[in-house]
Amino acid sequence: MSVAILGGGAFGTALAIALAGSGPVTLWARDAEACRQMAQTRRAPRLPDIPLPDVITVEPDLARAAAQDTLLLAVPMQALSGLLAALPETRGKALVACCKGLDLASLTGPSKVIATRCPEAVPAVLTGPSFAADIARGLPTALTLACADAARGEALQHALSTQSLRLYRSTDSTGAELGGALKNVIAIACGAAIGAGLGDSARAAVMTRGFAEMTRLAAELGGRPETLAGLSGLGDLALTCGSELSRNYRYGLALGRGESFDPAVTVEGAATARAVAQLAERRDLPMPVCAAVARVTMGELTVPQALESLLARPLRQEDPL
Ligand SMILES: NC(=O)C1=CN([C@@H]2O[C@H](COP(=O)(O)OP(=O)(O)OC[C@H]3O[C@@H](n4cnc5c(N)ncnc54)[C@H](OP(=O)(O)O)[C@@H]3O)[C@@H](O)[C@H]2O)C=CC1
Ligand SMILES: O=C(CO)COP(=O)(O)O
Repeated sequence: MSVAILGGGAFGTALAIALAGSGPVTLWARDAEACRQMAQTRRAPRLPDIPLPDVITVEPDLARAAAQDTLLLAVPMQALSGLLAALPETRGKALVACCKGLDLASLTGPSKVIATRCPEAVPAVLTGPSFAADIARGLPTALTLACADAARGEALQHALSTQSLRLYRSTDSTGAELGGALKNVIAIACGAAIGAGLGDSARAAVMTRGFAEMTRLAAELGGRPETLAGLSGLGDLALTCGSELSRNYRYGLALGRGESFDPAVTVEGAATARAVAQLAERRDLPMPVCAAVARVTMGELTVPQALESLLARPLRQEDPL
C-alpha cells in the first residue's frame, strides 16, 4: 500500500514521521516554497524539533502525491472539501480523514464530505487521542481507524499501525468522527471554565455533560453510543480537556480569562460548535454546552453570561440520551 499525506501541518508531518518507519511516504503541502525548504532542511515549520527521515518525499505537486493508493487527509476540516475537489481520479483509493470537525457548509463530518466529493473512493477516518508531537516522537499512542467497509478498514489498520502507533478498527465512521469533532467543542468549554476560575469540579461537570451531548448527537446522526465511549470519543475528550497542549483547550482558557488568542492557530472547535448548534436546532436536540460555546465564540455571549444560562436550566434526570 503506497501512502501519501496531504497536509503539511503539525499532524500531517507527525503522521509522515511515524509511518516513515514502515517504508516510503509522500508528504504534500500546499506551499511550494515551504516544501522546498522542508526537503532541503529536513525540518517542518510546525514540528521543527524532529527531523524528517530520508524516506519522506516532500512533494509540492498535488497530482503526483495523490497518485499513491492511500491518501491521509490532514488539513483543517473547513479545507477538506476544497482539497478533495482539487484531487484527480480517486476511484478505489482509500481516503482517510485525519481532521476533526464538522463541515460548516454541509453540516456533515469528513466521511460524508469524502463520499459526496469522491463517490468512487473508500472513505475512512483516523481519529483519537494524540498530540502531533507525541506521535512524531514515537511515544505510544492508540487511535481508532474507522471504515464502513470492514475489509478495507482492516487492511488500513494493519498498514497504518506501527510499533508505537496502535490502531483499533471500527466500522462506525459516524460515531468515530463525531467523537473527534465534538470533543474539541467541549475542550473549549472546559478551558473557558478553568480560565474563568470556576475550578476543577466545574470542568468535570462540563466534561461529563458535554460527553452526554456528544453521545446524544452521535446517536441521532446514526453513530453507535459505544463508539463514543472509546478512543475517538471519551479517550480524546479526556486528553483534550485536560492538557494545555491542546489548542482548543488553550483557546477556551483565553476566552475564560478575557484574553486574545492568535487567530492563525488551528482551533477546530469554534466552527464545529456553530455547525452543531445548527444541527441541534434543526433536530430539536438539547445541546446546551455546545450551544453556549457557539455563542461565546461568535461573541454573542460572555463566559459569565454563558455560565449563568447553563446554571439556570431546569433540573432534570441524568440520562445520557
Ligand atoms: N496537531 C495535533 O495534535 C492533531 C491534529 N489533528 C487534526 O488534524 C487537522 C490538521 O491539524 P494540524 O496539522 O494540527 O494543523 P496545523 O495548523 O498545524 O496545520 C494545518 C495545515 O493545513 C494546511 N492547510 C490549511 N488550509 C489548507 C487548504 N485549503 N489546502 C491545503 N492545505 C491547507 C496548512 O497550510 P499552510 O501552512 O500553508 O497554512 C497547514 O500545513 C485538524 O483537523 C486537527 O484537528 C488531529 C489529531 C492531532
Ligand atoms: O486532537 C487533538 C488531540 O487528540 C489535538 O487537539 P487540539 O487540536 O486542540 O490541539
